[in-house]
Order: sequence, then structure tokens, then C-alpha cells
Amino acid sequence: MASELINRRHEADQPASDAYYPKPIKPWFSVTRPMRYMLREQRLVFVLVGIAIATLVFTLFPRATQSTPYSDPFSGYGIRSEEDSSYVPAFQAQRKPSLEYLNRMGATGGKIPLGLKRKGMRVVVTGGAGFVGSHLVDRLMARGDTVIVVDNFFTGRKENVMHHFGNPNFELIRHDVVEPILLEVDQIYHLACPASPVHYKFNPCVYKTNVVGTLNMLGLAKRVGARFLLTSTSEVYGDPLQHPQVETYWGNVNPIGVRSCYDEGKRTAETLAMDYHRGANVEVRIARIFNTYGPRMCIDDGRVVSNFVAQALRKEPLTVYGDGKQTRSFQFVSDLVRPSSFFLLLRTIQYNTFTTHCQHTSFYSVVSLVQVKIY
Ligand SMILES: O=c1ccn([C@@H]2O[C@H](COP(=O)(O)OP(=O)(O)O[C@H]3OC[C@@H](O)[C@H](O)[C@H]3O)[C@@H](O)[C@H]2O)c(=O)[nH]1
Repeated sequence: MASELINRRHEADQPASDAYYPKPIKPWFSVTRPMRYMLREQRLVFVLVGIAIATLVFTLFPRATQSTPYSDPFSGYGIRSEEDSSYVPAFQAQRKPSLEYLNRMGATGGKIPLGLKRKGMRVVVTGGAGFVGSHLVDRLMARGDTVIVVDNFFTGRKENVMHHFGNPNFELIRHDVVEPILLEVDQIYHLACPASPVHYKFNPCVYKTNVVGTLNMLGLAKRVGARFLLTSTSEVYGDPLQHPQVETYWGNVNPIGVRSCYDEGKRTAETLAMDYHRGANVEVRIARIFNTYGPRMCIDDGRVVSNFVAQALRKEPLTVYGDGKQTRSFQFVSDLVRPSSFFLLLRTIQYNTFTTHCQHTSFYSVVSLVQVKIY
């Protein structure tokens, strides 16, 4: 015990210099020392020149400065895309992929990681569960787009698009276009409207669908800055006095006939599209579709080809209305939606209006064609 006490006394007797003192605060001008250092002998100029050189290098050669190598997907193997023409042989790919190819793969600009394909566009197809619409949806899905189908199922059917159910790039919305809808999309393909005379002849809603529905979709296009394609019809030419009809022909339409809700409805829709184009800078395309036939057409569609086929299958006589001297331009549906036809035109076309007729056929030849095929 005694020794401990002695030791403590010893600690207390330590010289005063060992005691704790807070660090003295530096004078304010000491923080400016690095600044004064930089200003001395023009060192600041060197720093600025260094920054400028680095900025220049990173701007001019962004790819060279990336740490990610060209290993993926351009090493080792050739790359075969949808079209054979875009095939890049392995040796070529290892050296340097072309800018066009990089663009297509979405690998330029250094913003998207190499090897990741650029996302397709977000597209809405109104009437996408219908006959033409569903074929268009198939093409757009194959192109890699995200497709939103808006359909009220008046003439469209879920079965036409159900093979896309479960695909994360596909959505189906039951909605009537006469009510507004807000969607974030890049492109709008506006097809929603019954197109067969048996459906629209006595249905006053068809005019409303064409006018109010088109107005709503054009409003959407304007709001979100989307491109807009209106599927119009050869019927805007009415009972034409010119055959075959060219886009500059303005038609011969009866405003109070049984078909006017469709004819005049589509003519108004075209007017609205052009007004939004001129007045609100919306990019619009108008496709005047002629008589189209093909798979997924309802057997009771009422148009001539399906009627003839159905009658032929039932071994009934084919009914030809009128004198049978009428002519039509017939088109198979896959020709209508193929990339060189209207569906890619939203990306490229220079004209606003275009017609889709390909085969101008006399009515008698359709009758004989059906007979040849069925019998
Ligand atoms: O059973 C029939 C059906 C139709 N026809 C006649 O065949 C011709 C073609 O009639 P469709 O009913 O196939 O239709 P249309 O060619 O007049 O219009 C059709 O094609 C263009 C589209 O844009 C329209 O939406 C669509 O209705 C008409 O002259 C019609 O009278 C028959 O002779 N027999």
C-alpha cells in the first residue's frame, strides 16, 4: 500500500511540460497557403492546361478511354442477326465493328453497356386485337418493341393476340378510344374502328369512334411527342370516278349514305391528323388501306373475300352484289404489315399519305380465283 501511495505522489510531481494543452488555433491565413502555392510560379496555369487536355481526350476518344474491352459480343464468333446481310464474320468482328452495326446493336455512345441490345420502342396499337391490328402487333413484337394493345373487343378478339400473353413486352388493355387514355409511348398506330360494312353500316358509333377516338389519340401523340399513324381506308374515295385511285384524287363521297359514317368518319380523321400535323407539329402518317384479307379474318366479317370463301366452303353459290363489274385492289394481310409497307413508315417516310393497294383486280377474277382454289 505504502509503495502505491508513493508512486501516485510521484505522478503528481511530473514536470509541468507533460500536462495537456489544447492545440493552438491556426491563424486564418494559413488555409490560403495552398492557394498561394498554386499562384506562385504560374502553377495554376499548368493545372488549367492539364484539365483542358483531359477534357479534350475524353471528348474525342470516349471509347478508347473505356475500360470495357471489345470482348463481348464481338470476339470469337461471327454475329448473325435477322437479315443475313448483316452477318459479321468473326475475324472482321474481332478487329473493328462498323459504326452502323454498333448503332444497330445499340452499342455506340458509351452509354449502353456493350453487348446489351438497345431497347425497342414503346408502341401503342389501338384495335390491336383485330384482324389487321393483330398482324401488325406480331411484326412489332418481332422487331423487339414493347407493344401496348388498346381494344374494346367490339370486333377484335383476345385469341388474335393471346400468343403474346406472358411476354413482358406485351400489354393488353380493354379500352374504348372514345375515352381518353394516357400512355407514355414513342409511336401510335391508330387502327381502332370496325372496318366491315356489316359492322358499320347501321352503327352510328362508328363515326364517333373515327372522330372522337382519333382526336383522343392525336391528343395523346401531341402530349407525349409520339409519332402517329392513322389507318384510313380506300373508302375515302367513296364511289370513285377514277380507277385506280391515286393519293391526289379527292373522291366522290355521299355524305348521307349508309356507308357515310365510315367514309366521312375516316375523311374527318384524316383532316384531324393533318390539322394536328400542321397546327401542333405532330408527326403523322395516313395509310389508306384497300381491301385486305387473310388469316384471323372472321368468317362472318362480311367483306367479299371472306364471304366467298365461307360460301365456297359450304358449297353454296357465291353472291355477287350489283352487276359484278366493280373492281377492287386486294391485298394479303402479311403484305400490308411487312416492313417495306406501312408499318415501318413511321420511321422513314417522307410523305404523309400513302395508299396500300397492290393488286387492282376485277371482281370476276376474285370469283374465279376463289372457285379455282376451293373446288
Ligand atoms: O358477299 C359479297 C360481299 C361484297 N360484295 C361486293 O364486293 C365489293 C367489295 O366489298 P367489301 O365488302 O369487301 O368491302 P369494300 O372493298 O367496299 O371495302 C372494304 O375494303 C376497304 C376497307 O378500307 C374497308 O374498310 C372495307 O369495308 C363490293 O362491291 C360489294 O358489293 C359482293 O359482291 N358479295
